[in-house]
Amino acid sequence: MASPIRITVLISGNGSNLQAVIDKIAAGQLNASIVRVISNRKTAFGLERASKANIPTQYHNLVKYKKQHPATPEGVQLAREEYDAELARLILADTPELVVCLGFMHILSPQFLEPLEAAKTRIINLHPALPGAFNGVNAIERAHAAWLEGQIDKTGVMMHDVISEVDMGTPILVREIPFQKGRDENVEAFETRVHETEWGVVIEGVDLVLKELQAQKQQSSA
Ligand SMILES: Nc1nc2c(c(=O)[nH]1)N[C@@H](CN(C=O)c1ccc(C(=O)N[C@@H](CCC(=O)O)C(=O)O)cc1)CN2
Ligand SMILES: NCC(=O)N[C@@H]1O[C@H](COP(=O)([O-])[O-])[C@@H](O)[C@H]1O
Repeated sequence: MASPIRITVLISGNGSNLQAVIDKIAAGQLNASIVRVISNRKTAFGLERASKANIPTQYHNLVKYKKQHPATPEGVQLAREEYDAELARLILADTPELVVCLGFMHILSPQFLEPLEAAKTRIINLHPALPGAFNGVNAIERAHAAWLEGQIDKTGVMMHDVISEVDMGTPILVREIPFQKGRDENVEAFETRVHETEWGVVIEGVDLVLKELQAQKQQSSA
């Protein structure tokens, strides 16, 4: 088997999708190695999940950068740019081949995207919506509300490449989720169905990218 692809995972919360990836790697069903899990939130349970799996973790704190600048739009922008530049340095120091955003609730600026592109490090993201629909945060709740209004009869989840325009990168894997008849599925029950779908999509999507990266490595070494 080819050497495992080195992955850095970015999170902000529970880490159930991270756990799905950890478990598949441990079962020998994903040819990858998670070199570090980084969160922008100190209390993210995903950090505990990583530690339990003996994966190095890091909390990267935006507040520290905001405190070094005035609380003005310009100051916040500068803080975010410095934060993103340091995040890129932190990640590239581990020489990952792939960065996977799994509930990472921070919009990445060119100060992050450009250094990774220069290093040819791919960035992908899991998003609980169909391409072009419900970009951004709270996508599950927004889709459920749109369904209750009769505006949609399906939603979905996808893995996509990360570009500057949020959630508009090329889809890698898309899985549709139909709403149930009768409009009586509450948002909690629906959200559970979405997460269960995500746990499969994240594995299939990451595996597709791993195979692409392995093929590229073989071509470049041929
Ligand atoms: N430049 C990009 N950055 C990120 C992408 C992307 O496609 N391009 N994907 C996201 C993940 N994401 C949706 O899938 C997402 C995460 C967070 C936000 C957002 O509005 N964040 C706010 C803070 C919100 C909060 O703290 O609750 C912010 O950054 O100011 C939108 C979309 C990862 N980044
Ligand atoms: N816009 C990004 C976004 O909404 N991501 C979503 O955050 C959740 C993370 O769950 P987890 O922490 O249990 O993996 C997932 O539902 C993921 O799709």
